[in-house]
Amino acid sequence: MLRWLTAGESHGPELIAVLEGLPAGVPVLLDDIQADLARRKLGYGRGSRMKFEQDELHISGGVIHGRTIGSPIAIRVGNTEWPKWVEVMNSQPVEVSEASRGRSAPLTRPRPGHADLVGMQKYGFDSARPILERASARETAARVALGAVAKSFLAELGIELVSHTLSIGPVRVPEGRPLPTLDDLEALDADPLRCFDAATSALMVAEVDAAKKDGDTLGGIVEVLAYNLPPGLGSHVQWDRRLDSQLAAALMGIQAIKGVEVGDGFLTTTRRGSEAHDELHQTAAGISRDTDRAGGTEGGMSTGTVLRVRAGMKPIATVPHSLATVDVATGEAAQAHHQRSDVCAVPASGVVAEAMVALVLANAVLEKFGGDSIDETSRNLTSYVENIPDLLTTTAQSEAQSGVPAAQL
Ligand SMILES: Cc1cc2nc3c(=O)[nH]c(=O)nc-3n(C[C@H](O)[C@H](O)[C@H](O)COP(=O)(O)O)c2cc1C
Ligand SMILES: C=C(O[C@@H]1CC(C(=O)O)=C[C@@H](OP(=O)(O)O)[C@H]1O)C(=O)O
Repeated sequence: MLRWLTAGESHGPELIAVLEGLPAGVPVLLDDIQADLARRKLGYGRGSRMKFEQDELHISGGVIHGRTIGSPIAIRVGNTEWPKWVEVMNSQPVEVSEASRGRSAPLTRPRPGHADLVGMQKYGFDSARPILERASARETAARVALGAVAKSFLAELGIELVSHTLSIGPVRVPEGRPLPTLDDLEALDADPLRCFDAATSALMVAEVDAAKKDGDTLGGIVEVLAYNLPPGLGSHVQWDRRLDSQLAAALMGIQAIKGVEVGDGFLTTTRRGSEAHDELHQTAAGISRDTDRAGGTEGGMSTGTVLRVRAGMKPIATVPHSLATVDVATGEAAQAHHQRSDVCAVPASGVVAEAMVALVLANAVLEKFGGDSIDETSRNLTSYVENIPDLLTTTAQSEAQSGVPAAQL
C-alpha cells in the first residue's frame, strides 16, 4: 500500500511530504520534480505570489543516486519568502518587531468561501491566520512533488498522464474535440491556460481579463487522462476499493474542487441507455469498445481504455472587490479581508489533479501487482496481462500501448 502525508503552512519555512510504499529502483530526479513544481505555478490569472516566491526542493530520504531504495521518500519544499515571515510564523514564542506588526495583525474579517470562519469556530482562534495558513493551496506544492515521484513509477510501467483545462468560467472547449496525448504535453504547458484548443484558450484569456478588470474571480474544469492502464485496477467488491471512488476522493481533496466526473459524467445521465455505454464487438485483435463514454472504468475497475476524470473548481474565494462579511472582533458588518489573490487558478489545479490521480493509480497498481523492486512490479504486470485468456482480451490494451486514445479511434 502507498501512503502519503504532507505538513507545513503557506508562509512557513517549508512544506514536508512523505511517501511510503514505493518499490526500489524507481528513478527520482530533482529536475523532474522541480519541473512539475514549475508547471504548478503556470497559468494566466495567477497572483503576484507565483512570481516572487520560489520552491527550494530537497530530498531528505528514500532515494540514492537518483533511484528509490524502498524506504519512505521524504521531500522538503522550502519557501524563499520565509525570512519575511520568520517572526509571524515562528514555531516558538518570539518578539514580533515593528516591521512585522502589520503581518501579525489578527485577521478578523473571514472570507466567505474560504476556511476562515468555520476553522476559527472549530479550532478556537480569534484570528483566521492559523486557519488560512494550512487551508491555503500552497500545500499542493508538496502533493505535486509526491505526484512527480508517482508518475515516474507509473512511467516505468508504460503508464502516462496528461492534464488539461476544459473550461474557465462559462468558456468551455466544445464537445467532441480530440483528447490531448503525450505528444501534446509541451504545447499544453506553453498555452496560457493549459488548454488544448487554441481558439477556446484565446476566449479564456479574455474571460480572465474581464474578471480581473471587474475585481472578480473565476473557476473552471480540468481533465486528467491516463494512458496505457491495464484492465482490473481497483475492484467492484467493496465501496472503498472502487478505483472511481478513490479517484473522486483524491480529486475532491484538492482545495476548491467541488465536483468530479468520470468519463462523460453528468452528461451520461441525460442519455438513454442505448447511447450511454461503450458497446463491445469482437475483432481479430480481441474485444473492442468503439467509444469511451465511461472514461475507462466499469464496476470500479480500470477497463484498460484511456482513463478520463474531471474536477470542477469553484471561483477563488478571495474576491478582490471583497465580499460582505462580519468583523468577528466587533460584530459589525465588514468587507472580507483581501491583500492579493489569484483571479483564476484552474490551470494549476490541473497539475495538482494530475498528481493526485498519479498517486491513486500508483497505489492501485501496487495493490494489484505488488513488488519490492520496480522490476518485480513490472514482471507481475506483464505476466497478468499476458495471461488474460484470448477470448477475454480487449483491444484497448493494444490501442493504449500505441498511445492513441480510444476516443480518437
Ligand atoms: C492552485 C490553487 C490556488 C488557489 N489560490 C487561491 C487564492 O489565491 N485565493 C483564495 O482565496 N483561494 C485560493 N484557492 C482555493 C482555496 O485554497 C480554497 O477555496 C480554500 O482552501 C477553502 O477550501 P474549499 O474551497 O475546498 O472549501 C486556490 C486553490 C488552488 C487549488
Ligand atoms: C501560494 C500559493 O497559492 C496561494 C493559495 C491561496 C489559497 O488561499 O489557497 C491563496 C494565495 O496566497 P495569498 O493569500 O498569500 O496571496 C495563493 O497565492 C501556491 O499555490 O503556491
